[in-house]
Amino acid sequence: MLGVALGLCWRAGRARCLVYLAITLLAGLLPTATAWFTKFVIDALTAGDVSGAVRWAVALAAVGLGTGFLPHLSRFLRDELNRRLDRTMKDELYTRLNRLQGLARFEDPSFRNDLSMAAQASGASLGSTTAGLFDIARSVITIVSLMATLAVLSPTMAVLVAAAAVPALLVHLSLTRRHVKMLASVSPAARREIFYSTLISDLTAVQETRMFGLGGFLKDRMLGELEVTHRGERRLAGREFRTQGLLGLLSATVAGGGLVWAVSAAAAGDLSIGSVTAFAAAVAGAQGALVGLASGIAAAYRAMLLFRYHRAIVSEPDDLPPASGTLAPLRRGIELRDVWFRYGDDHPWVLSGLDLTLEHGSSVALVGLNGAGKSTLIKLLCRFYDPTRGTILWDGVDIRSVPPEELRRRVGVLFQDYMRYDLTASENIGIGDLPALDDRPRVRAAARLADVDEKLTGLPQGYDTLLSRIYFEGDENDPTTGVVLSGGQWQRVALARTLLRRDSDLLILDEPGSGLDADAEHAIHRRLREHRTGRTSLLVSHRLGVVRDSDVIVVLEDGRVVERGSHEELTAAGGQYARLFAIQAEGYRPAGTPAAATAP
Ligand SMILES: Nc1ncnc2c1ncn2[C@@H]1O[C@H](COP(=O)(O)OP(=O)(O)OP(=O)(O)O)[C@@H](O)[C@H]1O
Repeated sequence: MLGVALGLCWRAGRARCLVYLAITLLAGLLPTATAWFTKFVIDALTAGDVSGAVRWAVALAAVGLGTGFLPHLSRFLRDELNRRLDRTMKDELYTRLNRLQGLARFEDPSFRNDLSMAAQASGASLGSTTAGLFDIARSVITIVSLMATLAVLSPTMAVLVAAAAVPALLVHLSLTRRHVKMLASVSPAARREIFYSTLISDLTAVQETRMFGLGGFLKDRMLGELEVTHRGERRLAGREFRTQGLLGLLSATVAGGGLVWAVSAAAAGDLSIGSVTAFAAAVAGAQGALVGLASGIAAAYRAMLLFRYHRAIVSEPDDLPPASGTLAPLRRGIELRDVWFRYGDDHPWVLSGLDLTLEHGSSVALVGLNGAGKSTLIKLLCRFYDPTRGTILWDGVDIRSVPPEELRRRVGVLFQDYMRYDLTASENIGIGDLPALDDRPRVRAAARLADVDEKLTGLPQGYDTLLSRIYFEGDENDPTTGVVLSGGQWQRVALARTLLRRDSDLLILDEPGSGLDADAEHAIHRRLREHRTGRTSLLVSHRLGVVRDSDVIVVLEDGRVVERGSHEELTAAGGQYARLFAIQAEGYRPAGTPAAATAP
């Protein structure tokens, strides 16, 4: 683990690492040089050797220059190294996260906890490993040289100073381990605190939280979670105060006793005045260096404990097994064969033995009550999860045998809970197919299909208008810099993003018209009908009026297909679909009109 961390630092900046190490080692010798040169100056002065005293004073001044300058240079190099390390680690972390193609990991609370701990093991934190290790190296050099000085002057004192340092070191390590444990234990509370505080200020949430008067309630909950974190920190701080206070007293006692001994020895003529000065400097320097050593080891240890979370995330295997096959354009169709699925071993079955074929070129509509498993089925088709049992075949090829990216390249999907990106109108559509990001004619063609081109063209800066008033990329006082779209307009933008991939082999639309007014819904569905003709598509909608034109309508209930056929066949069969259709038609029928005369 330490080797991996050092390797990362090395990769982040080799030259800086080496210069930082050299300066650190040099700085380690300065306290000893100061102690000895001070002794030489005083001894020379006491002996009346003026030129010798001046020579040593010049040397002492040079050491002083180093002592004044090197720490700043060292800090400068350390901070730059930390920045580079931060970038290297974030690159590694987010590259790994991007490679996780399934959704299960992101839904796993323990993974999310590890992730929030890994975020704390950023460059600055891991930098403490290197900084800590360099500090250790510097402290060791200082300690060894000062201890040698002390041993020459008083071997007993050298042993006492070293003995007082051992408990300090052990205490630092134990406190550090507790600190990281505490961080891990309060991590869920810290995440919930962020959740509550976001609800108070997040634009999409404030409307509802204000309407329900949730401000005080959310703030109390947020402070409650903060208190959990504070309680953990307070407990640790109390322990730190007690143990470190005691250790401080112990080292002060050793230093004070030593000084009394040195002065008595000097009075008895056993030590020169210069030696007393050197002794005092050596004791103080050695104790300071030992404290530095202990905190350097503690910092490195803490960073290593946090770094473990970073390693855990970056070495986390995907929940989808790796595959390397390729997928040809769809020719025959997609078959779901005896598909069983549940979100976890302790969850109920959502799909239970589902058999369904989406014939190539046919438009299929999926209907069913809330919770029937329609969105889950879509997630399986996009391979966000693999079936617990059974297979999904693409022209006979099990989709588990191809990488998810390969499959997703061929599928266009509009999710029920689509994203609203704080980007420009053009980017909001263009990211549906990155190579087309700057292809304005293609972006506009998709917008026309989704019936939103006119709206976007009319925006203050046309397609370059930011669809957000949260971030500004220009004059923040200019009201035309960003706009807010309505729900239905957003839905059309999301639809345009999906339709940008005109050549997708499978088009999936999950409630594409839920936010549209009647006119818009009618117009869009007419266009979608044209667009879906001859293409393989799957439409999920609760509005049975828009699914009736599909080639095949499939009714899902209790995780399996219970009805299948055209609108006419299903209404004639008098089953679940006919019942739902009749209920909706009833809502549209003016009082006194016969049921057959209207449609939802
Ligand atoms: N990520 C998840 N983890 C655990 N259970 C889930 C998850 N997503 C959905 N479920 C459960 O799976 C079942 C089917 O949900 P799904 O969203 O597929 O239904 P749906 O048919 O799309 O419903 P609706 O018409 O309301 O959109 C529900 O009981 C739901 O609670």
